[in-house]
Amino acid sequence: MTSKPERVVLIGVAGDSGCGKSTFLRRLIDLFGEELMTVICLDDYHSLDRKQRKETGITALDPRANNFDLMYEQIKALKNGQAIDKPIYNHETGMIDPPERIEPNHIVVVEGLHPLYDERVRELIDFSVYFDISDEVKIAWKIQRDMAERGHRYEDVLAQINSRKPDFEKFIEPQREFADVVLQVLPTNLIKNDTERKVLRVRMLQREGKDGFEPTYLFDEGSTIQWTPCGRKLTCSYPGMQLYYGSDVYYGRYVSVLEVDGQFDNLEEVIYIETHLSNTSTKYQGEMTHLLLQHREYPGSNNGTGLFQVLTGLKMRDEYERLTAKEAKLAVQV
Ligand SMILES: Nc1ncnc2c1ncn2[C@@H]1O[C@H](COP(=O)(O)OP(=O)(O)OP(=O)(O)O)[C@@H](O)[C@H]1O
Ligand SMILES: O=C(CO)[C@H](O)[C@H](O)COP(=O)(O)O
Repeated sequence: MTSKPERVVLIGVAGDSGCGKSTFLRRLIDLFGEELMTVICLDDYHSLDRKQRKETGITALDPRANNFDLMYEQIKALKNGQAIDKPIYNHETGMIDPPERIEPNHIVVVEGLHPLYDERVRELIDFSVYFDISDEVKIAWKIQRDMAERGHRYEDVLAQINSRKPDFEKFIEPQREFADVVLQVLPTNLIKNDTERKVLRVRMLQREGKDGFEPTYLFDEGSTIQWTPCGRKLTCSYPGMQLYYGSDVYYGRYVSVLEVDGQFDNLEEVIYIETHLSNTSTKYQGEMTHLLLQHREYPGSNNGTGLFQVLTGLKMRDEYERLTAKEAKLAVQV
């Protein structure tokens, strides 16, 4: 860490395992730099180790397997600029290791299964995102990773997903109600009965009315727009690309919705889309495209997942700058 933070900004990144949280965190590091940002993985607050969970039949998704009191106390302490001794959950052994000292940092990211579950923790978070990956896509991603990289069998991956489902629906999914941004990843509408899940429909739901958060819009704020950008300025091969912008009601609150269905053939051409978006929180025209191009190897860089992850990161940077500027102004006044 470089300097003692005047104001710790707390970012929440929520979602199931294998939903793209780590990829998103790498994109956040591009924006904030490693020095300014500390990531707390909430798996470290598992109160039951792997053996205890197996014996009791309680999954890691179940709140009973997690110590929310300690999570709250420690996150509150970090936000107040105090160091903590955070427990460590060891994914290799399945056991809880001796704690490690964590110093407060300018940006503290709390990521994992439950950042928005406990009301006390939720209240501390300044900006949050929930990764809402549809079952079809989740299965395709998990199978691709766990079979290719971890040597698991197809049936085992599927069985694992299905066994988590009841607790996922009970304890993880409901958190999306509280997120400032929800990134939904769905099968494409452009191919009938698509089973490959390579082409995706990605929606970014942005909460309306949050202090300081100005949702990004396409063409004309508040309107409803369906746009096919393929043509002279955007190369699209089959099955093409569709963009949508409009508003909706989500868990009883207004949200602005941006949607990209399809994939980019040529990532440099994303600049064409970027020039038609407003309130992107970029510092210069083309920054979004530049950030995407910087890591074209990250999964999803050629579709809406990458684009909206970058946009969400930019919104978090904006919130960080807004909150720290406010703090600096208050410090000058006293
Ligand atoms: N946008 C994407 N497009 C295609 N595949 C993706 C995308 N995001 C993630 N994946 C796939 O899912 C896997 C998991 O992604 P990632 O490690 O970012 O998720 P995670 O939520 O951090 O998972 P975990 O909690 O299990 O570590 C990746 O290795 C990749 O195979
Ligand atoms: O959903 C998870 C969060 O990453 C893990 O399944 C949970 O943390 C338990 O880990 P492990 O399977 O290594 O015991």
